[in-house]
Order: sequence, then structure tokens, then C-alpha cells
Amino acid sequence: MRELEELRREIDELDRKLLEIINKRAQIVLQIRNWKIKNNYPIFDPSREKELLERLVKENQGPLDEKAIIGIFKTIMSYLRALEKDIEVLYLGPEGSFTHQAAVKFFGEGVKFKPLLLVEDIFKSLEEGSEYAVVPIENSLEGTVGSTMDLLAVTTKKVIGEVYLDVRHSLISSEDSMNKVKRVYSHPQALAQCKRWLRQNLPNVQEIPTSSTSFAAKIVKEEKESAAIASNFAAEVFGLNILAENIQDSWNNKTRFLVLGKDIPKPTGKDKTSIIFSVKHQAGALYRALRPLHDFGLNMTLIQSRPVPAKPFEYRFFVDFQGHIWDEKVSQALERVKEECIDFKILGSYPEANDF
Ligand SMILES: C=C(O[C@@H]1C=C(C(=O)O)C=C[C@H]1O)C(=O)O
Repeated sequence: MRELEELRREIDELDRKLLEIINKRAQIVLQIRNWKIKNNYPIFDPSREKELLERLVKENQGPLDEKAIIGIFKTIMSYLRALEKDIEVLYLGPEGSFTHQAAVKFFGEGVKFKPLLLVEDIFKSLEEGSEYAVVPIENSLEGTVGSTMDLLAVTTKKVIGEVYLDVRHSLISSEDSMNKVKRVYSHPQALAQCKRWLRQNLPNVQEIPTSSTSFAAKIVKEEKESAAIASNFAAEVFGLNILAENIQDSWNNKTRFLVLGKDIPKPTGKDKTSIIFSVKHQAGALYRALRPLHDFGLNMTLIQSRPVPAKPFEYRFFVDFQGHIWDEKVSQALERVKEECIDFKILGSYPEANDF
């Protein structure tokens, strides 16, 4: 007992020091804010935050692991950043959605989150002055999110970051047993991602599509004999029972989200650039537009075509590649790409997520 008391006294002393150090850090953050305002520099600097986390992970001696270091320092930065400025982040809701989780993963918990129910509303709000948003862009099993791509084509905002999230689905319900479940609600992609499990475990249920997994959770909160396919995070948010976990057919189920904002973050040395363009309906036109990426040794990570609205069977292309538009190689390559395109737009350059 004496020993416990002594150890706790040591912890109390260390906490006092930690508190002092965190507040000292906060004072420096406030000085940086003043400098930024004077020099018209963006308050939120994702490149700097990524570099800082990478350095701390490298310097860490344990016993805390990488995940813990990132979680702790992200939370510190997130709350201290809030001293600089109230940051509001829009996300595809409702509360408890995978996009909500992705937004928390990117910005930390110290910002104000605001759910909107349609990707269209998010882009509209960004044009009307909202500063930041998180939207889904592609899923490793289901492919790209068309509505996000179409709106990226016309937005004036920039892609400032990306987030990957492992998608783990659960069957959640206000019932306490799977035997009572007659209807399963979820987003069509989530229903598709759990097809095999549903066939084996609930072959006779009615599957009802919803606009999001968390909206499904909200429905089953009020409805008997039903369940939702959503995350454990959603179960927690809505106070539901988890009837089965990890019911997704594949463990390689990841969703990629894009973070939108106003200012292109500076290069970190490991960045990605997203562009969108259309080419003439001519033999080899797409090949000629992409060739400069090859010529300058730029590694393409995504290519996707989307129909051009109001122009049936004409397409534009979304391309992501590694590199930053401020890199000499990238700017030269893009000059050449542009020459081959009818329309060309840089969507953004941003730190590549290596799971931060
Ligand atoms: C303090 C700064 O502002 C923000 C907060 C950071 C931090 O807490 O370390 C880092 C980057 C910015 O998003 C800064 O730019 O250095």
C-alpha cells in the first residue's frame, strides 16, 4: 500500500510537470498564431503536423507504441490548434458515420464537427464559406464514389489531405439476439460488403438500403426486429447492442477519404497530387495526356473516368500520382499534360497518408 501511494505521488508530480509543459506549448502555439496572422499564413498546417508526428514516432523509445504516440500528440495538437482558431469540419453524416471517424482521425478531437447528409450539401457549404470538409472518395472493394468526383470537378476548394480507414462492419441492433432480426438496414456498399455473411447467417432477412451506415443505426434505434450494418463507433454513438463483429466478407476493406480546404499544404517529401482533365475524342489522346507522367517518372496511384454531365459518352479523368505541384519534375510534367487536354484542373497536392 505504501508502495502504491509512493508511485501515485510520482505520477502526480509528473502530471503537474506535463500540465505545465503542455500549457507552455500552448503559449508558443499562440505566438505562432500571431506570426501567421501578420504573415497571412494558414493556421492549420497539415504538412507540419505530419512531419512532427513522423519525427516523434522515429524518436520514440517506448514502452508506448506508434499508435499511442500518434493518438496522444494528435489530440494535443488538435486542442492547442483550437486556441489559434475555431476550426469547423463538415463531414458526410449523420454522426457516427465512417466519414466522421475519418474526420476525427485527420483533425483530432479538438475541432468542431458538423454532419451534413449529402455530399452535394457539403460542396455547396464549402462554396458558401465553410473552410474544411471530409468526403469519401474510394473504397477498395466497391470502387470510387461518383458524386464526390463530379463535385470535385467543379469545386473551388483544394484537396489538402487524405485519410484511409479500415472498414470493419458489425451487426448492431436494439434487439439482444440475431434470432429476432427480420430486417437489415445499411448503405448499399455495406450491404454488398457483407453479402456472404448475410447469406450464411441471416438468409431470410429483408435488406433495406439507406443513405449511410449511421443513418441505418439511427433507424434501428427506434425500430424493433431490425438491425443495421455499421461500425462499433456507430453502436456506441447510438447506444446499440453489437450482435456480431467483423462481418465484412473481406479484411482488405479500406475506404479512402479526401480532406478539402483552402490552402495547398507545403511539400513534405512524400506527397500526392490529384488532377482532373478531359481529352479530345481521338486515338491515343489519353495516352498522350498520361505520357508526361511516365516521362518524368511520376508514379500514378489512381485513374478513374467519369462521364461529363450534359455530354453523353464524353469522359473526364481523375488521376492521382505521387509528388507535389511545387516539385520541379511535377510542374514540368503537368505543363506537358495540360497541352494535351481540353480541360485541366489541379485538385490539390497534399501529404500522403502513411497511416497518419
Ligand atoms: C503551431 C502551429 O499551428 C498548428 C498547430 C501545430 C502544433 O500544435 O504543433 C502544428 C501545425 C499547425 O496545424 C504551427 O504551424 O506550428
